Amino acid sequence: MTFPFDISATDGRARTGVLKTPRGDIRTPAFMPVGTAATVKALTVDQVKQTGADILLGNTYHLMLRPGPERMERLGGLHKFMGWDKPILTDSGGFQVMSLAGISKVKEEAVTFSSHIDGSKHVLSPERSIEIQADRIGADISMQLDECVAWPAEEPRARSGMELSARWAKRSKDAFGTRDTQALFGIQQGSTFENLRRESSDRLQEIGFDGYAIGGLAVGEGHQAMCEVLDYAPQMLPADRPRYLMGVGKPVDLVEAVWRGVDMFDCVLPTRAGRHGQAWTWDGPINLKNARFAEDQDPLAPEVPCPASTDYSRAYLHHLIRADEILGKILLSWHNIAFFQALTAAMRTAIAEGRFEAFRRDFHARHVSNG
Ligand SMILES: Nc1nc2c(CCNCC3CCCC3)c3[nH]c(NCCc4ccccc4)nc3cc2c(=O)[nH]1
Repeated sequence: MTFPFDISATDGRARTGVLKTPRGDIRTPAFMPVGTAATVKALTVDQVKQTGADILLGNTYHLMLRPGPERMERLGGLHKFMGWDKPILTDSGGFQVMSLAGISKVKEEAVTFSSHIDGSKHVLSPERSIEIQADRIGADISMQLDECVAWPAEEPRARSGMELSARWAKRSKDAFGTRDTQALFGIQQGSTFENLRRESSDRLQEIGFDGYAIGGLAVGEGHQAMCEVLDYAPQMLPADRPRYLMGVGKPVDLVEAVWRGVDMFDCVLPTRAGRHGQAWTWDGPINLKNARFAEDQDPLAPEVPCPASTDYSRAYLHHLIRADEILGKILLSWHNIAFFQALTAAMRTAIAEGRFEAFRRDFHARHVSNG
């Protein structure tokens, strides 16, 4: 289903709008917290809701291994299983296979791999991935199966990955068919080669998708090289459909990508780095393990409307992280997700008011120079 995407304002290449789905509206620019194993680690769905998140990510790779696709369906699907009734987007699993599974093989027909949990053998074809995402997990937005080529890549290798992904895009679309309450996004590949990104974009548009992701980035190329690709890649994709930059990123990555026309983001950083003491604030990242916070009675981030950001002292958070207390992981994960939501909300407002350039400049001055 092509969910309505109403862009309410633009400012330069930046856009703000609403992607309307049967399970709820997604305000863009949007940050999507990652719920890998049917949970946003250390948080309840109520805490996630309180941060303002409109949509979560699920993980086909993890869920197909445990609890398994057929059991997930028998349990009523992921929304019911985890008690999240808003939209869920699932990745297709191929990227996670390459980064997490045991022995894996990529062939034209499918990706085969052994589970990192118990070594069992599994097959992920474009068709099987769609079946798991849309029919077993019940994702509102599914992603095509693709091949994300490692960076740096020579052009021939980048081309072969892009062409395989384009063939899998067609198979994914054919397997998905037409559905009136679910959507399918294609994924642009092509590494750092503008001509390959153009070909990928053209092939995806010939097939036609409800939204378009920019894949193959945040794979080690660094912020500068990623921005150089984003100087042209988002604009190759249809302006009237959502553009989703996969796996990104740090706050400064989000600001620079929104400035270049990206609408949706996902990243494990807020929760993963939070569990290790890292917190993002408007004045830049800090790590609560640092001794300088041992007697700092100030709250973490008074401007962020989240109990974790306003109701506890940095000294207490320092203590919890140093003691490896579960509550420390909970509070910092909660704050970081809330900060990313506050950041995207501030960007939506700045774009709507035509002052995104000023927002971007102030953000760099206050957040980046300190970070
Ligand atoms: N299908 C597909 N997925 C990609 C992903 C996974 C996005 N998150 C999925 C969620 C669903 C389940 C888990 C995640 C990516 N993640 C990154 N970088 C993450 C970099 C990073 C790594 C660790 C910490 C922070 C950042 N680049 C990505 C490229 C692709 C891609 O081309 N194709």
